[in-house]
Amino acid sequence: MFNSTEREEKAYLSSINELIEDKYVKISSSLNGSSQDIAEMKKEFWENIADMDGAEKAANREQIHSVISSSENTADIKRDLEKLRNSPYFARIDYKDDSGRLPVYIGIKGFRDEETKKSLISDWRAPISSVFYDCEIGPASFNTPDGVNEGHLELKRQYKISSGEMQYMIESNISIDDEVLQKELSSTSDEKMKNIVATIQKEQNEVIRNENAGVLIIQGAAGSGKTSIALHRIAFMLYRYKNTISSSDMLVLSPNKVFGNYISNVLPELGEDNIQEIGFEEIAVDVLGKKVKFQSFAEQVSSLLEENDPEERGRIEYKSTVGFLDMLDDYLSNLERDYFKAQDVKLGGVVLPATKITAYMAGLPEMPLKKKMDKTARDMARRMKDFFEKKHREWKTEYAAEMKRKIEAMFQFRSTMEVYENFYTFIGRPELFRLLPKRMLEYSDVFPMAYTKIAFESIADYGYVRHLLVDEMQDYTPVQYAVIGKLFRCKMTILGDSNQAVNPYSASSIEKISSVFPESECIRLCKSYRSTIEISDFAQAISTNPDIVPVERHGELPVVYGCETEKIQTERIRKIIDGFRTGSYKNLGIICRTQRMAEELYGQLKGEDSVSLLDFTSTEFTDGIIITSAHMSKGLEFDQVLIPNVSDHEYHTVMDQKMLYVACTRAMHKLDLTYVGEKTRWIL
Ligand SMILES: Nc1ncnc2c1ncn2[C@@H]1O[C@H](COP(=O)(O)OP(=O)(O)OP(=O)(O)O)[C@@H](O)[C@H]1O
Repeated sequence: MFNSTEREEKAYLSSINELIEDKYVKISSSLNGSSQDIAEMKKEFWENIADMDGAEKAANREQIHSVISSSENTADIKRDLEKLRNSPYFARIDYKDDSGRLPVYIGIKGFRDEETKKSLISDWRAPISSVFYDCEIGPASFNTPDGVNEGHLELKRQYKISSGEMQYMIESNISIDDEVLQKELSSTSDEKMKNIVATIQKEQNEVIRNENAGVLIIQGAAGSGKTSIALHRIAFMLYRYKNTISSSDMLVLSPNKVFGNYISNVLPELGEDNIQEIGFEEIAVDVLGKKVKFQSFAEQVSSLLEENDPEERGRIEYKSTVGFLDMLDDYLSNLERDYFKAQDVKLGGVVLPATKITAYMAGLPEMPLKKKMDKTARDMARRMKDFFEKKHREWKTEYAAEMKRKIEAMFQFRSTMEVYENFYTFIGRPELFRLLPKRMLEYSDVFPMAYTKIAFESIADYGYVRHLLVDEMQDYTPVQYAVIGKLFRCKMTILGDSNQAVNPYSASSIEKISSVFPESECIRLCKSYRSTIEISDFAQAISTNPDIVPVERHGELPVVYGCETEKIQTERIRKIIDGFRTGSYKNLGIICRTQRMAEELYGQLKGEDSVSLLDFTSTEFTDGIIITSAHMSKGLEFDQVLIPNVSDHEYHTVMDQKMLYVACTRAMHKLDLTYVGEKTRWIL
């Protein structure tokens, strides 16, 4: 067998390292050379520009651009080689098929021998690499663009290589759910999310390589790798469609800036550029305009947690149903029939009969009513102007504006806001629309109003986006998805966990979302990788998800500290912090029920070293001790988590239960909780 012993493998690794180093040195010097060339070409251009005619200037510019673009490509290759220098590959498969091919080494990027042109390392996204993720020793196959390749897998080996040195090598006969995965999961967290290429599991690989779904919805338990997989899926697509899609064609709809920062390492680690991100509230501003003021999602969550007003809850719940979207659709599709009454228009003594307006509008193709009225006014004014000219009558320029005004007046409402407000009269529930002080919209009205605006006025969509990634799907309502459906006409990956809704009154399940995207494909992921069995079981007792299967990894039991007084609780918190400081974990998340409580605790602990507060204005996720709210902690993870104040006074509603579940499931290795008084009902 080729490289059968560890010694042979190590020698082979050295030979590969040499080839990589060789190429790296060549590329670096050619890059230095092209930087000098570009500088000289630019200098020459500016020195001679006065003597050049237009065509010469254009030709010179073109030449400079082409050298720049080729050196950008070289810089990309250099970046890839830097990754390979550290760890050229992480796996090997010996796959035998009719063409007789045998060992395939798999790495983050592909690498070939310059002289022989032979592929030495296969990119983890290449078709053959899927054998590593999908197959066990024995008959095996993989999909290629030309069909299925049938063969036989004879060996599967995994390596841990860092700084060019082999740390270990493991023969893995069954799945990748073995020693390497255990080692990866037991290590302390990195500051940011990391790539999982070496241990992607079979069911995860299926999601990553799914090319057919227009809209792919992933419901996955806490810690099941949804976010990781979605990012690897993006990297896969950038590889698979490299000639037609680039990272600038992709967009991630993320819950906040910290989350965006937290996931920002994965694509660069995979050798791809990061993709742009946007938040739902930015979309709302794009649609509604800067003048419309509205409550943020975080403010809505805080208000529910702090006020717990049943009427507010009722309004939110009502607007989060699929039925609500159906009613809004029904109302908006009949605006013209129900609220537009054509009338005769008299201009300069000539009458345009209402019947003509009605007939003209009926002949127009489907378009938002406001556009239809504008077009009708323009076209009617043009026709009347022709008529005036034929009859030698004077056509005054202001008649066109008058026509527009008169046609607009045939519609019962002046603005999108009026149209939206009337919807509640239409459904006989005017009490469900409440403006906050200073005419601010409640958050639950923001997207129904945006949907109304798109239906009534139409607005520019995000036509440039070819793939949209929506994370934390459970926190968005059917109307929000309907808005997304109108604005993004591209492929989508939507992921989340209905068990982690930070506002259970407006949470969306996979069923709700797929009813908005009937063509979607839905996938459920049940295996959970983040937390130890002990932490997973503890979280399960708070909010049970019968489908969850935690990866077999053990750790300390979570500890719930009952404290007699607030002072004793603060002392306990300080003790836990001291323990963290002397231990080996890199980060400790102190997760409070609300942002206000997080701020209070931060105030109390301010004297402590390297404690930082994470709120909705934060932009970065850092190592150390972080105090934050359960809402803000969504999507993040910590080696160790401390949840203070888990008394029944603080945590008693269904919403509190969800918050507690989210907070507990952020912990990878260690979880502590403290309370004063009576322990919350959600902990047994
Ligand atoms: N195949 C895998 N190999 C190694 N680690 C994995 C694998 N899948 C997931 N993980 C790890 O599990 C943790 C959770 O992953 P991720 O944050 O993507 O899950 P999630 O489903 O989005 O979580 P949540 O919904 O709870 O925020 C991360 O540390 C990730 O690296």
